[in-house]
Amino acid sequence: MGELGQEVCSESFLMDTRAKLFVAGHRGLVGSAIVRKLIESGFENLVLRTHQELDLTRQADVEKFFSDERPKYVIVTAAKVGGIHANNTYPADFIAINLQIQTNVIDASYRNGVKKLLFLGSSCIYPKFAPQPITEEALLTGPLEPTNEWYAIAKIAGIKMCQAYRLQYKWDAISGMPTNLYGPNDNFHPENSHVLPALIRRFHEAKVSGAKEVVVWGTGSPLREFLHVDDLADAVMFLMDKYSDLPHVNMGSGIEVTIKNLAELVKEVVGFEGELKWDPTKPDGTPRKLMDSSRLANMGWKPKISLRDGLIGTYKWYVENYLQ
Ligand SMILES: NC(=O)C1=CN([C@@H]2O[C@H](COP(=O)(O)OP(=O)(O)OC[C@H]3O[C@@H](n4cnc5c(N)ncnc54)[C@H](OP(=O)(O)O)[C@@H]3O)[C@@H](O)[C@H]2O)C=CC1
Ligand SMILES: C[C@H]1O[C@H](OP(=O)(O)OP(=O)(O)OC[C@H]2O[C@@H](n3cnc4c(=O)[nH]c(N)nc43)[C@H](O)[C@@H]2O)[C@@H](O)[C@@H](O)C1=O
Repeated sequence: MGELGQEVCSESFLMDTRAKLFVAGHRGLVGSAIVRKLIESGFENLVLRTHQELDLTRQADVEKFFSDERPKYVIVTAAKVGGIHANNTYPADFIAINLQIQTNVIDASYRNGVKKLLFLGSSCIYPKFAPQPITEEALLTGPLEPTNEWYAIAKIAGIKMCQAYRLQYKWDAISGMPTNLYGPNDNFHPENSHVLPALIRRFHEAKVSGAKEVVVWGTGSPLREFLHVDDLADAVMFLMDKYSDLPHVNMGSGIEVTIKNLAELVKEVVGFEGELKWDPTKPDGTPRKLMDSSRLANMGWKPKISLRDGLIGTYKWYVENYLQ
């Protein structure tokens, strides 16, 4: 038994490289990193469908896909995702699409003999003023951050659905809660993306156009924890292999920075030489969101990529791939 009393998996996931595995959302930031890691680890039977090929909000289509393909493992990264502005502007999409995707995929996986499923939530599931660093036990202990409560409610429902299916059906569904992520294949939309890709794009465009200043949202005081998506993918493989228990698991780097320091770092990495200007009419969101990831650390996993190195690599990826 593990530290939390979890069942030790009878068969190693990492050795089961011929098993059929479905990564839902494989073209996104997280899904694409997981696919890279799976291929690197020798997995040779991946089942992948683009959004166009299979809309996961359509229950009948999802049912048919699972009964035709019958994957052994499922990793759920498909979701309606965005930064603070997108979450605040499209609350209906964030709650409805996420509830639909996760409900369809989790239920169809159980009904079609999937052996193990991993669902990804987000650090925004925790109360806005949760004690820091935030442990898994802080869930449902206080009001949520208003800019993302719709998305958070859907994610909390996903965790609870995995737990309910484990309790009622003895089915191996687990949940990981990543902190703010970044890396190759991120969303670089000027308004709807997260802060790190948004700033890479804004500083790059300002450098190229010779602009004198770049506007950054909010006050610069909020603290955020960042994890490179390749580290996250590594942690997903680790949990698939080692973890089978009821509680969700925080997945963070333990390193936090203020948005002001992040903006200065992006400015330096991109090589923009003008000024920073703050726009306090834009929301700051949660003041601080540092997760306590000691549950994952105590199982033996730790991140490898520093924020500076990860940022340098992501900027290179943006220039060489996104802009081409
Ligand atoms: N990015 C981050 O900072 C964080 C992400 N997470 C979680 O990680 C997971 C992945 O996020 P991330 O990779 O950033 O998100 P992305 O937006 O990069 O990727 C999501 C993927 O899901 C697909 N998708 C969306 N809707 C549907 C649908 N109806 N049917 C089929 N596919 C669909 C998208 O396809 P298409 O683009 O074609 O619509 C896309 O490929 C999510 O659960 C998210 O909550 C958690 C914490 C932080
Ligand atoms: C992962 C997480 O992502 C979202 O929460 P968030 O952590 O607030 O994410 P964010 O990256 O969008 O912003 C972080 C901070 O950065 C500031 N900021 C400055 N300038 C820009 C900017 O240009 N764009 C953005 N997006 N933010 C900016 C911004 O004002 C805020 O203070 C959730 O909705 C939720 O979906 C979720 O789970």
